[in-house]
Amino acid sequence: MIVSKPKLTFIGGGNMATSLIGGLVDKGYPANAITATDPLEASRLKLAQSFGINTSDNNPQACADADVILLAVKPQVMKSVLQGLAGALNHRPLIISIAAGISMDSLAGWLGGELPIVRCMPNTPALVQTGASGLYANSQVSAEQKALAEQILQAVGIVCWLENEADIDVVTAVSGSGPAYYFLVMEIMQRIGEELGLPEEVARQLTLQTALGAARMALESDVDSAELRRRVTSPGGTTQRAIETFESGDLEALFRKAMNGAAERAREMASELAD
Ligand SMILES: NC(=O)C1=CN([C@@H]2O[C@H](COP(=O)(O)OP(=O)(O)OC[C@H]3O[C@@H](n4cnc5c(N)ncnc54)[C@H](O)[C@@H]3O)[C@@H](O)[C@H]2O)C=CC1
Ligand SMILES: O=C(O)[C@@H]1CCC=N1
Repeated sequence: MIVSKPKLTFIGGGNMATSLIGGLVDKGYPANAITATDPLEASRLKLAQSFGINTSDNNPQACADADVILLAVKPQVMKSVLQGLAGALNHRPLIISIAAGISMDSLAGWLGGELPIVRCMPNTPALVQTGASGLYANSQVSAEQKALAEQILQAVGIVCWLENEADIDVVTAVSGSGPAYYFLVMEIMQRIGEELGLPEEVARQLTLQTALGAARMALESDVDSAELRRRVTSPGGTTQRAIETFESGDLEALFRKAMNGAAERAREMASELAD
C-alpha cells in the first residue's frame, strides 16, 4: 500500500495507461491524485468511469502541479507531445517514459533541458498487478524520485533497475512484448485442443489454468524451469514425444530470432524517431 500521495499525470490514456491506472487504483492509490490526458473524449470518459480519476485534454495544464508525469503516448507522437509540454515543467517534476525505443537523449532534448527522467518498460499484466518493469534513471533523478518511480511501478508488479540504458531494449524483448508470446502459445494450445476434440470452453479453461499453474510453480519452486520440465517428462511418455517435436523444429532458434528481432526493432525505432 502506498502511503504518500504524489500527484500523477498520465499523458495518453490508452492501453498501457489503463493497465497502470487500473493497477494503481486497485492497490489503493487515491483516484483523485491521478489525472490522465487524452485527445479522445471516449478514452477520457472510459477512464473517468472505470477508475474515478481526473481527465483532461490539456497536457500543459494537467502537468502544471504534477509531481510525476508518466508519458504513455505512442513513440511516434512523443516528440510533438514533449515539445508542447516544455514550458510547463519549471517545477522539475519526475518524468517517467514508458515508450519503447525513445532514448533518454531524445526525451531530454524534446523537453528542452536536463530534467529528472526515468525510462521504464512495463507490460500489460500491470492491469492485474502482475506486471514486470525494467527501469533506468538519468543522473538528474534524486534518490527520493527513484524511490517514487519504484513505488509507482511496484504497485502493479515487480521492478528491476537497470545499469545501462541499452538494457531497456532487451527488457522490451523479454517482458514488454513477452505477454504476447505467452498469449500466442495459449491461442495455439487452445485451438489444437479443440481440433483434437475438446469443447471450446474446456480447451480454454485447461490451457489457461495450465499456464497459470506452470508460472506459479516456476516462481514458487526452488528448482529451475528445466528441472520442472524434466519432472513432467516421463521417459518414453507423452511429454517426451511433444518436447522432442519442439526441439526437432528448433523452437529455441525461433525464439532467439523473434526476441532479437524485438530488441532490434526497439533500437531501430530509437534512431528513426531521434530527430
Ligand atoms: N502495449 C504494451 O504492451 C506496451 C506499450 N508500451 C508503450 O506504451 C506507450 C503507449 O502504448 P499503448 O498504451 O499500447 O498505446 P495506445 O494507442 O493504446 O495509447 C496511446 C494513447 O495516447 C493518446 N494520445 C495521442 N496523442 C496524444 C496527445 N497529444 N496527448 C495525450 N494523449 C495522446 C491516444 O489517443 C491513445 O489513447 C507506447 O509508447 C508503447 O511503446 C510499453 C510497454 C508495453
Ligand atoms: O509492441 C510494442 O512496440 C510495445 C512495446 C512493448 C510492448 N508493446
